[in-house]
Amino acid sequence: MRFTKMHGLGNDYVYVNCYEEKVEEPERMAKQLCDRHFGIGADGLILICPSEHADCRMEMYNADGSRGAMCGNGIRCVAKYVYEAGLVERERMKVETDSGIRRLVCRVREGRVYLVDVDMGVPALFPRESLSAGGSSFSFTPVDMGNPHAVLFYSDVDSVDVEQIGPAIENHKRFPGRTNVEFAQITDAQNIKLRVWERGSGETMACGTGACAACAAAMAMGLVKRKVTVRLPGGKLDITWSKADGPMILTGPAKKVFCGSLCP
Ligand SMILES: N[C@@H](CCC[C@H](N)C(=O)O)C(=O)O
Repeated sequence: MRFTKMHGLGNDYVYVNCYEEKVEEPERMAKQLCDRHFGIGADGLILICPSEHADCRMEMYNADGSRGAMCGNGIRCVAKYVYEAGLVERERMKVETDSGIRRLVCRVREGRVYLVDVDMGVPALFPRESLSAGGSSFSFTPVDMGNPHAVLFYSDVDSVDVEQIGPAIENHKRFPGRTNVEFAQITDAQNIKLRVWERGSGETMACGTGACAACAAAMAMGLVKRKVTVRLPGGKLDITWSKADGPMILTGPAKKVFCGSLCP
């Protein structure tokens, strides 16, 4: 089976072109391929498939084999892949996900996609809540970006024990389907510093839906303006949400690292 390793700000996935390849048992394959010592090493597995409703379809699995409905960094890489492989010949395209169809615009230089704008849809925000985990109490904003998020605010995210708090909230009984967890620091009215504990993958270098969720929560609380740069360990994403009932636009890079094939 041939694969391509790609990433958006270090949020890395193994991509398989399912126009040509067939992946049996993708949950098991995801666990095996994502292992950073015994496999290729990645945050998840993304299958690029034909679609009856859009230009192509993205099917994503986290590193633990669980299915994710949406991936903001992954979908930009899918757009880059299908454009550069000639599977979709337009810079404007629609990609089907488990949480609906997303519209994307590829920015191209010398035939290569270097930046992608994604219409992430309208964030669904819920009132702030509190929960107790590991003997501490945490306040968070639940946000649905097509996948679930719990956004927490801190004055200094570098000092947060993400490895301990992340899984405690991810697996808390408040979230029967588990959740992604955002640790956000408002730097100023146009900048957020963010770390993300991803459901099924652990702390990642970046999370597109997580960055959008953090912006939605911060914007709704009046902590930042409607156009924000989010700085994550792997780099920065630009996010614009012009009005509360309109779509959020995510802009960021997509990179190919290597192509390979699995040994028989
Ligand atoms: N890295 C992603 C989100 C991947 C899915 C997530 N872990 C989930 O289970 O919902 C992104 O860039 O949005």
